This record gives sequence, structure tokens and C-alpha cells, in this order.
Amino acid sequence: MEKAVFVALDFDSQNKVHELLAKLGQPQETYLKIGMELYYHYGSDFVEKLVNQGYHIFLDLKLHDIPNTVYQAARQIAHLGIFCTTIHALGGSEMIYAAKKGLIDGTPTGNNTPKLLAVTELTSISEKILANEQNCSLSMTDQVVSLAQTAKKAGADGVICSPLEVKKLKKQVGSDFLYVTPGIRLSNSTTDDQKRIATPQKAKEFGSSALVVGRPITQAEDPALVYREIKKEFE
Ligand SMILES: O=c1ccn([C@@H]2O[C@H](COP(=O)(O)O)[C@@H](O)[C@H]2O)c(=O)[nH]1
Repeated sequence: MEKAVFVALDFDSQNKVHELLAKLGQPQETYLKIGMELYYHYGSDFVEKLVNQGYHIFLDLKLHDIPNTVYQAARQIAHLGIFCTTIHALGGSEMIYAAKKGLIDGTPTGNNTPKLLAVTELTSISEKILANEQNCSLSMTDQVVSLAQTAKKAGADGVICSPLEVKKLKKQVGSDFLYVTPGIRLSNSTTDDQKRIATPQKAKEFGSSALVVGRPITQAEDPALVYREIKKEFE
């Protein structure tokens, strides 16, 4: 996982996924993120197909429900042979603990338990939205640190955050925790709906463990070239 670049497969069809994968390289060296769009369309068979081809799969379903429901869902997710998955840290420590237990209980004997990553504040949330819509009196960084501390205590393996928060997180939460960062934009990319962004180079300087990159790769004229450039800049 250290220094992986996860390509976010936010597509509405399998054909588009296969077209992209044909350009990216060996499955064993390729990290992919499957989110709600593909999962709700094609279900877990599609996830298992890519796992069986040798891809490292990050299943990003961002579970957020009562602890028992999350426990049962995590138990099912653990059968898929994926590399990591997500929950919302805002669900609280009991829910995070339940997710971790579900992943452990559901992992078939001999397989690795998927890593559990807790989403702190989505990278589409700005300081202004945090204050005005979530009525949070903490700064963005302090709120992310607080959620990460809760997630770590409850057994998560790492968090999803912006690269902008990683330096402080490493100091206050520790380097023995994963900091996986979306919100990655090249200096010439559009920001789209992302608010807390950084380039791959900056993310590397701040200490991100892994990057998540969608549209800058998937909507590029030459996705393979951009993917290679991002990997080179980050590794
Ligand atoms: O805080 C978060 C959590 C998850 N994401 C996901 O990452 C990708 C980013 O895609 P881009 O096209 O590079 O913006 C996307 O799948 C999100 O669901 C995030 O952006 N922020």
C-alpha cells in the first residue's frame, strides 16, 4: 500500500473500465478504487472478477449506519478478497469497532483481512461548509485530527483525508497509521467538486501513504501517460 496510486474507477459501464485497464499495466502492480457507481450497477461479482485477475482493490462504499448493520455489511465485504474498504469516522467509535470486527470475522481462513480506512471530512468539504453546515467550531485540521484519533483508537488501519492535513496528522496521530489522500489535482487540472486539493508532489512532501486519483486520469486524453506521470511524481 505504501506509495500506491489508486485509480478511482468512477465509470457507468464495465466497458469503460476494461478500456482503461487495458492501458494501465500489470494487474499485480495496479491499485484500483471501486466506488458506489460501479458497485451499485454491477455488484460484488464485478469486484471479485477484478480481484481474481490480480488487481489490488479498494472498495469505497463509505459505510455509515448503526454498529450492527455495519458489522454485518463488513462481514460480507470481507469475503470479496479486497485490499481495503471505507467507513465514515463520523459514525463513531462503536461503529468503527464493529466494522473492524466484521472484517476480521468475515475473512476466510488464510486470507488477509481488508484494511479499514475511516473517511474523516470529505475532501469536497471546505472550512466554510464545516462551520456553516456542520456547525463545527473546530478548524478543518483539528476536526480531521480528532476524527482520526477516534478512528485509530477504535481499530481502523488509517484514514482518508486531504494531503493538506497529513503533516499534522502524522505528528498528532502517529506515523504508524495510513493516510490515504484523494483531492489530488495536477497544477493544470480543473478542481471539479474538490475543495482541499494538492498535487502529487505536494502530497508526497506532506507524507501521504497512498493517493486516490479519478478524473485527472480517467478524463485525460492519454490516461496511461497521466497515470505514469503521477506515479513517478509520487513514488
Ligand atoms: O474525502 C473523500 C473521500 C473519497 N473520495 C473519492 O476519491 C475519488 C476522487 O476522484 P477525483 O475524480 O480525483 O476527484 C472519488 O471516487 C471520490 O469518491 C474523495 O474524493 N474524497
